[in-house]
Amino acid sequence: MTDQLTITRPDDWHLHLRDGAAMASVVPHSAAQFARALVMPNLKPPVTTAAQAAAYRDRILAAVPPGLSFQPLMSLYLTDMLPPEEIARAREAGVVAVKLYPAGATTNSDAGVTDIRKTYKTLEAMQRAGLLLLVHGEVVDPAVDVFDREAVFIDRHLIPLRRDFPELKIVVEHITTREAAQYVRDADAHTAATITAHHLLYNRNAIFTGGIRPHYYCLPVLKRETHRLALVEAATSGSASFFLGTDSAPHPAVLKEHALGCAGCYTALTAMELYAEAFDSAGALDKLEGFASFHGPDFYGLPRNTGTLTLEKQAWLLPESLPFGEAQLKPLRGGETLQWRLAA
Ligand SMILES: NC(=O)N[C@@H](CC(=O)O)C(=O)O
Ligand SMILES: [Zn+2]
Ligand SMILES: [Zn+2]
Repeated sequence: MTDQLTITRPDDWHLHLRDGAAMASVVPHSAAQFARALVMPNLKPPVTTAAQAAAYRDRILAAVPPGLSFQPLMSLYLTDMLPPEEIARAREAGVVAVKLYPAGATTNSDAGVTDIRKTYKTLEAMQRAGLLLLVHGEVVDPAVDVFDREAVFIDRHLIPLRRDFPELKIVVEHITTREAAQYVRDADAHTAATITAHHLLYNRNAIFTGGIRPHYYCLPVLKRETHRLALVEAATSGSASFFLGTDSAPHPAVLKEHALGCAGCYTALTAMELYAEAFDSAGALDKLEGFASFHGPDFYGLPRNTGTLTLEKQAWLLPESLPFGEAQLKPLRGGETLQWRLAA
């Protein structure tokens, strides 16, 4: 039995850090786990200019504890009105990607895209400049069942987008279905997907076990077991099209334990422990390094990290609650035992 695993230092290709005091509470967690993270732009108001992205990066860097190296990679928030000229400025400022949220699909997506055709000039500029398009792939059509929104997005929007921009690199973020895993597996080398730890570990029963459990509620929502198994197969397949993105999405506990609870699971504190558990359960610990440390930078055209991270198989109790600015944050699995732990 493997009880220790050393891999090249990993990166998180999908992370929410928020801002202000809340951000300062969570940045150290990611910096302890990952060398780099692709930071999502869904602040209030969203990060829509190169200058805002650069200023946000500086605020994140100021929250990195001394002695840790952590590089935030920045993204812009796509709106119907993001001017194509901003793409060149974004590239100059070191922004690597632009995020497409269908308006109304998820947390802080009100300013998102109402009709993808309105963004075509900007997508053309991105294709020319080599910026990646990151997609929250769910339709917002209220007639579509919440569990089908990802699969329908692929047919209605992703397939046409892929056809119209063959050279644009697209990451389908936080995939949750067999349909998405198959689509990405069969797509060409310009298409990839991130997979979260919670979608590898849980199916939708987790939201309803013994009562409603808001800390398991995220978007896209957890799906049935067949989909979880398809995601595990994709993540552990060794395919370079799948890589690590936690979608760690902190919200104050009071706003999740609420009549209108926020979507998002907080996993950054124990991200690699959770992924190790998922890969271990699948008997695929040997595939974790490619997924966590190689496929992401290779797809983004960035160098792989140097340095290593070591995980040990050792049971420990995760605290139930953490400080989050002035509020409290309940990490996924808080108050429960984890099987893996980062080596000191
Ligand atoms: N995943 C989530 O449930 N929530 C994310 C937004 C997102 O990634 O869709 C958030 O910002 O809270
Ligand atoms: Zn999303
Ligand atoms: Zn997200």
